[in-house]
Amino acid sequence: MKSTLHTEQEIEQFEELINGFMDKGYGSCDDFLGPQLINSLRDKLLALHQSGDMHPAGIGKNFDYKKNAEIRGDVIRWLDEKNCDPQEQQFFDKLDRFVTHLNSTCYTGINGYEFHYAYYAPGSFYKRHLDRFRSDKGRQFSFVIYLNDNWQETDGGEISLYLENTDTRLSPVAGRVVFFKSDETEHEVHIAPGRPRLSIAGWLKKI
Ligand SMILES: O=C(O)CCC(=O)C(=O)O
Ligand SMILES: [Fe+2]
Repeated sequence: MKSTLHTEQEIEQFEELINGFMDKGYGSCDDFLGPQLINSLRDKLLALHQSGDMHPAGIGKNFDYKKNAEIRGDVIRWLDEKNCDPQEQQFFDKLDRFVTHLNSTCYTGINGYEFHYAYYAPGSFYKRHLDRFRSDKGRQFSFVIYLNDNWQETDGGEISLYLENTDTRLSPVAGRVVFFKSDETEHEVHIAPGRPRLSIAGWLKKI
C-alpha cells in the first residue's frame, strides 16, 4: 500500500473516525472526499449500473437468489485497484493513508481491503446483519462512503447501527463515511422509497 504526505485536515478526519469508533463504537465524518471526486465516483457507479455491469451480492457460499433478495436488495460491483481509473485511484490513495494512520495509532495490523460499489434501487434494503458472518476473510472494519447528491432526511435510506441495542441512524449524504467493527456491530440499511441509494462499501482486513 502506498502512503503519501498527510494534510492536517486529513489527519483531523482520520482522528474523527478513530475517536468516534473508540468513544461510541462507530466513527463517522463528512466530506471525506471532495465533491468533484464524489461526483465522478457517482457517475462511474451509475454508468456501471446502466450498462448492466452490477450484480446481486452473494451471501454465503451457496448463492440462492430468492433467499438473498429477502435479505438484501442492492446490486454491487467490486473495485479492482490493479485496474482502476484515476478517480478510483484517488479514493484508494486516501484509504491507504487512513489505514497507515489507523495501524500506526491503534496497532490494528490491517494489511488488506476490499471495496464494492453498491446500488440500492428505490424500495430496497439490507436487513439487520453483521458483516463477518459470510465467507470470513479477516474482515476487521466496515467502511462505507456515500455518493448521494443532495440527500434529504425525508429521502430515508439511513443506516442503523445497533450499539448496545440503541438504534443510531445516519443519512447516506454524499461524502459521509461510516466506520465500525465488522464482527461486532449489527447494522441495517433502510428503504429509500423515492430514489436510488449509492455508496462504496468495503472492509479493512487482517489476513
Ligand atoms: O450502505 C450501508 O450503509 C451499509 C451497507 C452494508 O451493510 C453492507 O454492504 O454490508
Ligand atoms: Fe453490512
